[in-house]
Amino acid sequence: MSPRMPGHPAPPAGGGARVEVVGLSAGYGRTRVLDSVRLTVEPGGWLAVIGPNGSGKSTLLRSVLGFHPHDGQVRIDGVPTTGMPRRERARSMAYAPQTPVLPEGVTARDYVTLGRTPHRPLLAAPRGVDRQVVADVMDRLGLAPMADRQLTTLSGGEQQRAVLARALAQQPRVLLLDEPTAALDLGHAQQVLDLVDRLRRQDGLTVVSTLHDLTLAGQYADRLALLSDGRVAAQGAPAEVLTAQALSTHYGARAEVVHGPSGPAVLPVRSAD
Ligand SMILES: Nc1ncnc2c1ncn2[C@@H]1O[C@H](COP(=O)(O)OP(=O)(O)OP(=O)(O)O)[C@@H](O)[C@H]1O
Repeated sequence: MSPRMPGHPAPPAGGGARVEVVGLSAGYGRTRVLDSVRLTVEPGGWLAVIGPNGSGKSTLLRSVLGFHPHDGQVRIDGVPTTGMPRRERARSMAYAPQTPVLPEGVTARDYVTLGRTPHRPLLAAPRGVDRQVVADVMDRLGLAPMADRQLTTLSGGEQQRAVLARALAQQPRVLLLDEPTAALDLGHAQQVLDLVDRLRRQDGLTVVSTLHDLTLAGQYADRLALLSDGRVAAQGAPAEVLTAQALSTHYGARAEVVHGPSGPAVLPVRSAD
């Protein structure tokens, strides 16, 4: 990956937006997965949604995006997303899914360029500005050397960075990331999270992510929301939410939480048996 990280590849047009989720309930068939979830993320804030497997984190992100049917309301800068034209929604919010469906027969660059679709006239070829944004984002994410490779030949971690690059090329006001570091080694995970952090600090990009790595969640997000049994069990600053008691109650985990200068770190504790 390129060590050159200052600046920003793709500032969101108009800065970040305030995201409000009010009374959001959703499920699958008759099974309710989310029950009256209420969350607010300020412009430039980073909310990490944490919680055990199956607690509804991905369903929450997909509902906020309007990809999953739900009750309740999602508002972007006070405007309900229901009825928002698809193109406008795509300029406001970009999404990097946990398990993306990657198209065959396209290069990594072509794939990232898809992120520019909401910004250019329908059916128009990429313009100079589109190519520039795509090149910058790919460079920042260390993807420039493989820009002409077929997307499906990239490694798992490279594909994950390509998915993030596509979302950043969209220049959203709100970035929704579902497990953005799942396939990444520690160095790349930090570089990806550092880049997102820089975008929110410099340009006010609003970030909502799920993160299984609670230490990374505690170090990068300024707020955590702990989902458990479809409800927000705790919400607040990382040091308030990440407690040994909460990890035991909601994850059934034995862990110590150590507080360092860059935030809380979670240390699993082996069973004495
Ligand atoms: N398409 C589906 N049909 C039926 N049930 C589903 C479907 N997708 C998800 N679920 C169920 O909804 C619940 C919440 O799933 P979701 O993927 O939102 O959880 P999650 O917190 O993101 O999980 P993980 O941490 O394992 O990724 C789980 O019990 C899951 O099995």
